[in-house]
Amino acid sequence: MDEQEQKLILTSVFGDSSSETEEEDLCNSISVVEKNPNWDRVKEIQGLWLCRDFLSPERQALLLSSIEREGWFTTASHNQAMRFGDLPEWAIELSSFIREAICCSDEFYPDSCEDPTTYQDKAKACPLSFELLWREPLFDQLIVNMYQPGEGICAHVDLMRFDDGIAIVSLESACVMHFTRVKSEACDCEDGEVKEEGSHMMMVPVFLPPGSLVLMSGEARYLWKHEINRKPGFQVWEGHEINQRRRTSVTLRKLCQPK
Ligand SMILES: O=C(O)CCC(=O)C(=O)O
Ligand SMILES: [Fe+2]
Repeated sequence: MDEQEQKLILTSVFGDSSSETEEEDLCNSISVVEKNPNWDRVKEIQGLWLCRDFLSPERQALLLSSIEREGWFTTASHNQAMRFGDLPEWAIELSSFIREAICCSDEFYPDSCEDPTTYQDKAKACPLSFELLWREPLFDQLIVNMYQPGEGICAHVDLMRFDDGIAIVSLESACVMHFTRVKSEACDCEDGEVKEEGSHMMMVPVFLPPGSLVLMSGEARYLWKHEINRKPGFQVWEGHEINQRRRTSVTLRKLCQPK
């Protein structure tokens, strides 16, 4: 993307900035596409991908101010907002960044000069299938959650009314999201550990730093529950308890087409 295009995108999302310098600063900070973001496949779970450096700190701050400007969270009792259909401009922009972060990664979309076999091999390992990535719109449902320290979300599989291919962008506090495989005979035990008859069920912790993007499709979306338990003792990463602050997340999904 050249500088002119970057400026156009910024102007369309954030309006005209007051000074040239401010605009230049923003242009320099919009580097999602150029930096060739790093994608990690969570090897234990088919269809689960993490892009840790999806949004730069500047872009995280801009996204948070766009959310705050919506005025959804004015009282302490309001900690979740949902939108269906026409999404706010900043959420549409975020959706296109998600597309770009995949398409502009050399890992998944090789140069056209490469032979078709290489292309197919790489496409197979892509964070979203071609079909999901290019559906229109990519997302038409939005949830913004604002969690105070100690608050999280219990283990669940997202409702079947939503299509495959779900994105979660994390802002502010880092957290650990735990994934457990759905098994009909599994019981959710009180100590927070999910066990299967006779054996310990696998729980996969995934660290979500601010600015990261999680993509779930296929097994990750349908066969694994995800949860964020921010009660004391559960948010431990590399032996250290994470210092909890407010955490904001943006979840983007697509409603299934009525049959
Ligand atoms: O807040 C998050 O990171 C996850 C939200 C979520 O899983 C949901 O709203 O279904
Ligand atoms: Fe969810």
